[in-house]
Amino acid sequence: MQEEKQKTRISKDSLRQILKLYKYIKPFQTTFGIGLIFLILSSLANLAFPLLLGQLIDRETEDVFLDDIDQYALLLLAVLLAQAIFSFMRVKLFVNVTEGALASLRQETYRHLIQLPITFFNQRRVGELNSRISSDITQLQETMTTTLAELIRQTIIIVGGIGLMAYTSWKLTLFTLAILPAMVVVAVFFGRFIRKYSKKFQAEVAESNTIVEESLQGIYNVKAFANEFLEVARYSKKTDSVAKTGIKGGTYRAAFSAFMIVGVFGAIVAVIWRAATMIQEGDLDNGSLFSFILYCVFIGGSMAGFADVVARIQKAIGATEELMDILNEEKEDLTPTPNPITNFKGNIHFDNVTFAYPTRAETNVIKNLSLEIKSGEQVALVGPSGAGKSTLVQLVLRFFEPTSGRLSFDGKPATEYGLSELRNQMAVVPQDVLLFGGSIRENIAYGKPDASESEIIEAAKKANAWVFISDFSEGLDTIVGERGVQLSGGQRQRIAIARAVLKDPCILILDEATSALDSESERLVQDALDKLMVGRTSIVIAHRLATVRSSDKIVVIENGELVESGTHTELSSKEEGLYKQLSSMQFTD
Ligand SMILES: Nc1ncnc2c1ncn2[C@@H]1O[C@H](COP(=O)(O)OP(=O)(O)OP(=O)(O)O)[C@@H](O)[C@H]1O
Repeated sequence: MQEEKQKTRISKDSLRQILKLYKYIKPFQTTFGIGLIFLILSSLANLAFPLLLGQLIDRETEDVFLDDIDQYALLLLAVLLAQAIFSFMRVKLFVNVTEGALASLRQETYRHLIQLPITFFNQRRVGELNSRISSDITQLQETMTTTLAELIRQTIIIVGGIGLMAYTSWKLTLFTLAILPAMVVVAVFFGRFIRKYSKKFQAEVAESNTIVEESLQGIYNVKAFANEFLEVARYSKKTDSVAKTGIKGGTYRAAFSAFMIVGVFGAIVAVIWRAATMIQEGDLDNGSLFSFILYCVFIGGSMAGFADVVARIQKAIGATEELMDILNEEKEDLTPTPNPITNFKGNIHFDNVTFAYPTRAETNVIKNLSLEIKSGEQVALVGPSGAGKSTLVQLVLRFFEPTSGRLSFDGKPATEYGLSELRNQMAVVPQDVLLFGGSIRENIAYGKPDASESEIIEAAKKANAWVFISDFSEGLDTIVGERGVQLSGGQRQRIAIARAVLKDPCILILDEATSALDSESERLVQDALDKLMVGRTSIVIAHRLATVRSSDKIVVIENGELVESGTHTELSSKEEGLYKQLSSMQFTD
């Protein structure tokens, strides 16, 4: 049902989508225009051949404009040469336009993608998005450099060819055209089928790429669970299905080509039969027939190729639609506000906040929660797994907006601040630190891209990271490996702390690592964190209650609700309290 609906609406929509691509070609429209002229010229030169050859043969009988065989040969050679030059120029100019246009399309897609809200990324897989930027754009590249030119060239040859055929003999042309429409109907019918398969094929290829990407990204998990062969089986199943779809689509394309061949050659046989009759009756001469047959071959060839061109363009439309899906997604509003934040204190106030993730709108994950975190206060969030601690932090970062209730900073509603400006006042030290593939220096400077060498070293020292960095022979220039694999968990954590030190935020969000570090490493990390928290509003998602005893306030969350809050001493004295229960469980473990 869904599919049918998409199909009927697709032509209008897809045209509109393709037109949106014009925006990227616009800056190069002069080059594109000149390229088009060369394309038209080379196609016209192509069409001149049959005409000249026909005249060469009929030189004796017809009134032709040259009377010497050698002159005709020279003229044909000149046309050939001109065609070669036109083709060269056309390809060169089209490639220039395409590369320029695609670079800006790539940039805009990425720029848009990275500004989309977290909700979007919760719903899409990274592999799929990656494939949008790589394979869909490559698809467009082929279309814009060759397919589009082919389409125009073949259209000129078909239309111009028919015109010249009519000039040679309109009677024979009418006869030929009588056979054509039947072929066109079948061609359109087939074209639809091919399109369906190419879209399905593309989607399946993207899914199979996702398997490779996800399993390689999570290679530790794959190996630790000894699931190599499970992944192989998963990938094989998907690629087998890709092959099946490809083969099915290929069969349709093959059938299409076969049909076109029978159609075209059948038509030529019929035309020759008709022409022979006309020659017998004195209605046609040999040279004209020669030109006519050549036009038929040209047009037939173009028509046969036309199906393939149309199929390729349909593929490109599929790719464009997928890309436009991303470009049509609404971005986060990252434009700076007219009143930049000054003198931010870092007071946070949740006022009766209720929240459900957009992907699971029916389940409230935070329920009527009110919480006041004062500037400079250290607050620990504790509670059972799935209680909503990370969700609260994501609300503070404004990755999501409350469904109802209000979040405010320094007494002003969160929505009145610019998103980037607000987030610039915060730093996060996550549980699972993800480093970028570059050097330690780049990774620390991520907190402040314009930081000087001495600021970076200072931050590393404060984060207790300088101890191990200075031990590496390359120092700050040590490459951390993709996603930081060449560093230990504790080292990665300290680099993340150095990043936060450099950013010097007002609000600090710490997601305590659950993975146990060895005690020396843990001491260094904890010590760095303790220093970092001084003088800032800090929210710690605490998994080990031992680390939060000294917090100004411990907030206990259960099932999305705030059930208790107070200092360690206060909460420990509540015999029936959840905190008391949780801590007795941890300490008897
Ligand atoms: N992106 C999401 N979309 C939909 N539901 C989510 C999403 N993230 C978390 N949830 C759900 O929200 C609830 C709260 O999750 P949250 O991650 O905030 O808990 P938590 O207290 O931080 O747990 P943990 O201590 O295990 O990290 C859970 O039931 C979880 O399944």
